[in-house]
Amino acid sequence: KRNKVRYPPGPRGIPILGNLFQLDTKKSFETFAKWKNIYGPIIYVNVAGQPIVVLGSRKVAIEILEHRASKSADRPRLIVAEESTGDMNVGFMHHGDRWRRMRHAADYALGYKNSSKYHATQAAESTILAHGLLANSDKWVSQLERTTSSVMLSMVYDLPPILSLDTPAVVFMNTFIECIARVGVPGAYLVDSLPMLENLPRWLSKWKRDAEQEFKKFTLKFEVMFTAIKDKVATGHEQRPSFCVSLSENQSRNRLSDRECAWLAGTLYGAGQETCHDVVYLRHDIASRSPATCSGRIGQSCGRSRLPSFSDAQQLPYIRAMVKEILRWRPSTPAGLPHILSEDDYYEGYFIPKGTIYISNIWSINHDPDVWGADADDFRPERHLDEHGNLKEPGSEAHGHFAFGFGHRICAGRHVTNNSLFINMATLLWTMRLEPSKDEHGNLLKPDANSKVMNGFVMRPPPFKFNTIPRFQDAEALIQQARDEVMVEVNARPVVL
Ligand code: HEM
Repeated sequence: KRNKVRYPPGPRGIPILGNLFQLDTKKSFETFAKWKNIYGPIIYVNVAGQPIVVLGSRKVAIEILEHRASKSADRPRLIVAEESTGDMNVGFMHHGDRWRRMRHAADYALGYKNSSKYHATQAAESTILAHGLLANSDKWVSQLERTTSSVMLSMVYDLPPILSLDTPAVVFMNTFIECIARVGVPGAYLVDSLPMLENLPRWLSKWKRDAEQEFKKFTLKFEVMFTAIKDKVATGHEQRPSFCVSLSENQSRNRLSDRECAWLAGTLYGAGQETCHDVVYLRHDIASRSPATCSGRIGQSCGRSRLPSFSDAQQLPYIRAMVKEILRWRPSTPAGLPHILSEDDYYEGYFIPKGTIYISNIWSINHDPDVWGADADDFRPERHLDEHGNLKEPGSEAHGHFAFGFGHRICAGRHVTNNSLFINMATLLWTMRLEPSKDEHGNLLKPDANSKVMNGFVMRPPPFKFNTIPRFQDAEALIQQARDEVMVEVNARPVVL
């Protein structure tokens, strides 16, 4: 008895299957948040023999995923996902040499300094978005989908803004995202739960034949897309900044093959497209509830004769605080991405066996009243500002939330995400007021801030209706003019894919 291993506390399970039936697979973060109130910030769960430890406070997540990153930075193996991507999806792959080389290349191209290279692309997209929403707020869902796809294609492949979701490049990339969403769900395939099935011959394993086909299809297209840019860089053709240009210029230094570069670019599109998309949904939810505060401040900074730009960022701490608060209040991946422990460990006297899956419950961490106070569940951008209205910003890495995850696997796109959200939000709020629609009795149809819809591991708010109203008399004409200027450039650059 004295030598009995002490695991972290957690709910009692049933023999063999453990806590399998107590987990809500769709909104696991809510179940984990409830359990945190009972068992504390570190919880042990057993799902049919697979140990899982849920990290529910900033302290434990940082101590385990950051201070002990060398042993907690691996990802659980998903066999079908591995086969479908040739083990080249940087977000899923083993924490080994290939991950290091790919991650280094991504960090360089998307780092704090280089993220400013995409400002022009992001500003052009925000103009098209604001113009579209002002003209037709009914179609906001598809407009936001178009924007997020377009900005990712421009950043990764230097494509001009995409005007329709039917553009072949978007349709193709979306098939990739669908594939990842299908194969990336733990337990979706029997072979992921029973790895011995991996050894069955190919003719008996449909999943294997399908995965091979997916891999071939995506590799072919990703390689064409990457080498088109690489060839231009090699022949000295003038290139606007893009992720693929950075990969081409630094390819030998990063020790990446053409195929690895091609897959890194493709998977980056996938990683960014889905998550960013969800935050822009939320932005409207919020903007519709606090328009006066935000728009007034933008008006003071930019006046009425020009659209906001990135150079206004220092004068717009409130908008930057809104970006932080959106990501804190409604993190788009509320249960993070799983890490796996690569050797036995002890934490505060608890034994954590090798092979344990770590889940950082970003939802609980971002809503922790011990950190954010009793109003942690409220949307309040002011919490990120000091008494002079300046952003509390101890360093570029301090986000004021944990929506981007932890340690070595922290989101590679965090800086470009912050920039995109800033310019989109500033441009929309400068141009228009967003107001909830009314029902047939004239009552306001306010969005339900507490309703959450899950799409795989990504959270989305349910769609809602709103109206857009120009914020001042000339706003409509000015955004039209700005959009026309962007379109001149768009029309001059053919979509080559
Ligand atoms: C609102 C937007 C976004 C959110 C909330 C978000 C959140 C996250 C989270 C929670 C992780 C997992 C971190 C961990 O394992 O602890 C992650 C990983 C990742 N994100 Fe993002 N992300 C966003 C946008 C983007 C964008 C725009 C890009 C690309 C430009 C991107 C690229 C990646 C990549 C490549 C990884 C995998 C990193 C690795 O495993 O080494 N993300 N993201």
